[in-house]
Amino acid sequence: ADYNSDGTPKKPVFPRSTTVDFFFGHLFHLGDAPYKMMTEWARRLNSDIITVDLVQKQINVLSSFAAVKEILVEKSALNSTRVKTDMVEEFLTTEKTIFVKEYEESWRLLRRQVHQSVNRNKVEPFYPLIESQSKELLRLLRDASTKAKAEGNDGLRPRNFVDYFVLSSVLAVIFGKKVEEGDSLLTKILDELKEIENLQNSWWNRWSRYFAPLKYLYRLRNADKNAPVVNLRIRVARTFKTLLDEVIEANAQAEKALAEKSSQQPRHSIVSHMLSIRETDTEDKPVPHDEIVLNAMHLTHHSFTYLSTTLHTLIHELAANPQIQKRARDELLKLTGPKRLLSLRDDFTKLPYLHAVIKETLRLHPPSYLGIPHAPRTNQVISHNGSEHRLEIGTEIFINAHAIHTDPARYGDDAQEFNPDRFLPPRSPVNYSLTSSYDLYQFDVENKSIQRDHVAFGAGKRVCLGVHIAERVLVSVVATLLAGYELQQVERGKKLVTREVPNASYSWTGRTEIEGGRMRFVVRDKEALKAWFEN
Ligand code: HEM
Repeated sequence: ADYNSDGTPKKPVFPRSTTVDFFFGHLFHLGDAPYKMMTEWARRLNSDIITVDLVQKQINVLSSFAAVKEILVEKSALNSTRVKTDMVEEFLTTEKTIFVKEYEESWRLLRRQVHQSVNRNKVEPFYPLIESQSKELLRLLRDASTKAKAEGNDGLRPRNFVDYFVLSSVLAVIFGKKVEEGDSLLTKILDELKEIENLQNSWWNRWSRYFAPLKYLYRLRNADKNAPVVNLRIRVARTFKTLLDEVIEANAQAEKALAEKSSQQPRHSIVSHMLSIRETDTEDKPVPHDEIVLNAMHLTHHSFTYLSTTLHTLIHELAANPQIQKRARDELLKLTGPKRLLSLRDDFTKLPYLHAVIKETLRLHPPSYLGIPHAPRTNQVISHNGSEHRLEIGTEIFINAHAIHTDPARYGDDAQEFNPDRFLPPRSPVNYSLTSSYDLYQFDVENKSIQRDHVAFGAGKRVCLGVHIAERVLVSVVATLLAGYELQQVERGKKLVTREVPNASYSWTGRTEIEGGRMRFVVRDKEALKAWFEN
């Protein structure tokens, strides 16, 4: 590296794309799918750490497992903070949620409490709710298919059903709430989420990401109680406060019942666990109720958005690939027989092909290719692959899952294809875990003997805490759907299209989903289906 006279390394020392404008940097070269352009730049520059300039903002993009391992896993203590990026998010969360908090004690406290309630050993109490929601989806699809037929429509668009199923599952995990069909709460949360997305996609919000003075103007503009984002925060917080109150009430009743020696137990959930922390607990401190509300809100939005996008994509891939669908169903029926539905407790680890299909979906189509950015806590110079890179406070660090997941060196020449076999022997690495319940903090790049199959859940100290729940929800619903129905595209062979949501050209915080048109859900065994609904 070149050094300044005081001994500090000269900056910049990162490779930069040459397609750069004087004021805007690389902003206008990113296009509609920024992650793709970033992959192209990294390959063109032959560097797995690149820097992208966006007006006043600078981001560091990691494009290989090795770079992620070095910067976010080995140097996780240095690079696991977050910086304020999105003004709407900042207003909504008042910076108090686990997702946006800096790397400090109050974030660790929240992380510990969420982890305690959804870690690998704590997911079992959620099984009955997840399984009953999966069965509910079967019923909804049957009723909707019958209705569509009666109205002369061929097939359904699965989006609404997926949304309904995922949101109710997520509320079950976060609040222990069983949502009944037709409950207006679901529509309310979905509408509020849409409003948030629209605000995030607004001109003001997008430009304030790159041009700091706009942040101050944005704050000024929203100082008024009636400003759209403030108004929205009040309404959203009210919705979630009502849910919190229900948990408090249910817990009080359970406690009373316990005192009266009845067997009623409080329902296990993230919020219920947070409420159970007492001042006297040695390691933990109770989180104030208003912060629980904000965290539950952010958790609901995050897990709903990513999980429903993944499930939607997964269903379309299965319909578009009848051979893959048949193999997954054959494996399932061999295990359960034709008359029984999947039991997460007994069957979860016995379906390697189904797990491979889910992993392949998350590899080829992660719901968000750029995830949630990390940030450095100190200025550093990193020696990586023979060159030096400078990471600075105030910049952001992105994992580019697109570059990593389409790397032929790791995934083979068919990296662009949907092929679950890559995660099974003989192609899978030695010591590979058949389910993707990998150790979240482990990464062995050289031997590929990792339990790590993709980075859709992020990496390092900020890695997604919902991975175990997400896997179980996906396995349960897909196995239940496969047992009940044949999934068919109405236009057989229709190519799947990729959709960026929201379609904000200069934002990378949206999500990417796959669409394959209308679908038919053809009942496989009428008698079995009837029996499942009856008990
Ligand atoms: C398919 C479903 C999901 C995907 C793909 C996903 C993905 C992600 C990603 C990429 C991150 C950022 C990780 C990083 O900074 O490196 C994240 C963070 C997080 N996720 Fe998820 N997520 C999913 C579902 C869930 C669910 C169901 C929950 C909880 C019930 C959850 C809880 C969290 C939490 C708490 C964090 C923040 C961690 C922190 O900043 O400390 N996620 N998730």
